[in-house]
Amino acid sequence: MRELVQKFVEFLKTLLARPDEIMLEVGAGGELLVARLRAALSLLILIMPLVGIMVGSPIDEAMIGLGAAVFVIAVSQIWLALARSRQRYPWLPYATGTYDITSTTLVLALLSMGELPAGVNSMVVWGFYPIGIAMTALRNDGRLVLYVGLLSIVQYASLVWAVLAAAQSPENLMSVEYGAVTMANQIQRLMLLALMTIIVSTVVYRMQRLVEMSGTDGLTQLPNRTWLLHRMPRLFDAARHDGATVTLALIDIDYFKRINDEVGHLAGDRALRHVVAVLSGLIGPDEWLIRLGGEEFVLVLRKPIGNAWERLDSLRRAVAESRFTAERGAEPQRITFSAGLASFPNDGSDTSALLKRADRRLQQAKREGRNRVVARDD
Ligand SMILES: Nc1nc2c(ncn2[C@@H]2O[C@H](COP(=O)(O)OP(=O)(O)OP(=O)(O)O)[C@@H](O)[C@H]2O)c(=O)[nH]1
Repeated sequence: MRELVQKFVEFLKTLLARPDEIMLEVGAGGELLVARLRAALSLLILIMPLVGIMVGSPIDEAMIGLGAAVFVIAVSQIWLALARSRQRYPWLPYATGTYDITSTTLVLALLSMGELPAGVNSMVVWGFYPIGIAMTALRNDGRLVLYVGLLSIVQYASLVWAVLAAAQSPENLMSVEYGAVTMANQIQRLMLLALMTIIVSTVVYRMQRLVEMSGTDGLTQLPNRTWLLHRMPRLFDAARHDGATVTLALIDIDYFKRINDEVGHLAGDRALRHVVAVLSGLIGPDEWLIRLGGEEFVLVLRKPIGNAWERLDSLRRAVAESRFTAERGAEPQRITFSAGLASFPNDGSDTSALLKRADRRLQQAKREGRNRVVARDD
């Protein structure tokens, strides 16, 4: 039982936490997809009043329908333009989620003004609540799923309450076309919305765990190359916007093969974790340490290359001064690293160009005797 509660708390914590950058990146693509879908669907709404005019419906009724369709199309185009924009608006999924649910409630409220049961028994319009909740899965943000799910439950429960309160007699709650409004079927609908929210939350939770795993290195628990490649473009965008410099340091442990050969592969793994522990204990939250693979790491610094060199050199000294003990009773060993630095925008405008330049300087550091940091070409 305790285990179950713990799992549930962890589930909620993951859902309510700010999603990982990769999730947000993929989520922004999802927002665009939803915006395109919404824009296409709203064009379909235009057909209804046009068909109405053709089959001879009252012209004023058709005009109201036409006006509503034009409004819906205009709003959906605004959402589409915002989702397409290079700038990411964190509030956008919340605004569009609120729009999707509230417009469904408004249409249901309008229907119930004509005939009370139409508002709460219309299956087609009500279906846009679960569709709205399902679409939040594409945004990969657990907080959004819970918000939109709760919003639909609260709004629909309020509508049911208003319809029940407005009915002066039980006959008003009966309709030939829409059937009878009963407490039982309304509670079932609210439960369906809750169930949908739980299912979509679980899907997002599992996606979050998957992305977390795919962006994390299993040995050191550091972010990995995939994480770096997804994260850097946004950092470059921000740096370009602020006129700031980003320096990327390529770090390679010296003579690591020798360590492996002397103490074995498992102790080699522990040596890698030792270096990571020393570095992680010294770096700040805005300095990102990534394991690129093997005994290669990247440290991303939001600093000009000169300051980054000083920072790297002090980290180099700290690692060299720390001693690694392969196993109990063994002689403590000195581990050193070499590093090559490259900065954005001077040395390159994307991650691969910077890595290439940093690698050249790293090779230079190795040639010059290792245990050093190089920030300039020969
Ligand atoms: N234990 C362990 N070893 C690894 C891991 N990944 C790569 N290696 C080893 O790291 C060693 C890297 O060796 P090299 O690239 O030849 O370079 P080096 O011995 O570090 O020498 P320099 O880089 O020239 O200073 C290889 O022996 C790999 O097998 C790992 O995850 N664990």
